[in-house]
Amino acid sequence: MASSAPRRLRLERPVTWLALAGFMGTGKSRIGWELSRRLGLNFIDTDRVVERVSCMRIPELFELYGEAVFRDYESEVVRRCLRLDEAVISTGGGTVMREANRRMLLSRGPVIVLTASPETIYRRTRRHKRPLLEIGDPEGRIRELLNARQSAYDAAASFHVSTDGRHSSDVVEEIVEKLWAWREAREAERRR
Ligand SMILES: Nc1ncnc2c1ncn2[C@@H]1O[C@H](COP(=O)(O)OP(=O)(O)OP(=O)(O)O)[C@@H](O)[C@H]1O
Ligand SMILES: O=C(O)C1=C[C@@H](O)[C@@H](O)[C@H](O)C1
Ligand SMILES: [Mg+2]
Repeated sequence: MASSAPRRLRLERPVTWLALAGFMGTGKSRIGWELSRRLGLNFIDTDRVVERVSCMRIPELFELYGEAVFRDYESEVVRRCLRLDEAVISTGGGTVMREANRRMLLSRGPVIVLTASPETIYRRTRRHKRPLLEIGDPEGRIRELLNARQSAYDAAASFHVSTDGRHSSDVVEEIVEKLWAWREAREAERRR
């Protein structure tokens, strides 16, 4: 059956800069990497940049200096990401909790908030160390943190995309379609 979506060459790009946000384990790093390949853009993962500039792994940074120091590194990395062009930026799970970070990211381009259920998040995060989930009841903690953070994720979102029970390539294609719609809406707004 013919698709109703406009025909576009695969090498056309709706944007040359975008950020992914959302809770731990929603897929920001994995989807970000695949999306960067799909759009022919560079890929930056702010968690990895914090690790590189601090010369520490994130759990070590939390343990030795505390979360506040990690957050300051993170904000500085976000600020530097604004200078980049041709980039997909995957943020950390708590990056958009700071209003200043939300404002910086949204001033530069679209911010796509990825979502997943607490069960999926638990399944995806249990094998890798995340300092904020290193407690007796990680699934309960995930629910609490999701509730506490929901309004900040909503405030950061140009739009949301669910990654629950979906193949990553399917998520990437939905993001690309929504980016075209986001761009067209913005251009229409400017013409008004
Ligand atoms: N759509 C998907 N389907 C199946 N597995 C996925 C999907 N997206 C991500 N994953 C897997 O879930 C795990 C966590 O994903 P990822 O590291 O991308 O999450 P994240 O949002 O970057 O988390 P964090 O905020 O902690 O950095 C990885 O093993 C990844 O391969
Ligand atoms: O949700 C969070 O606050 C975090 C998510 C990870 O991406 C890392 O940035 C770190 O473990 C903190
Ligand atoms: Mg990540």
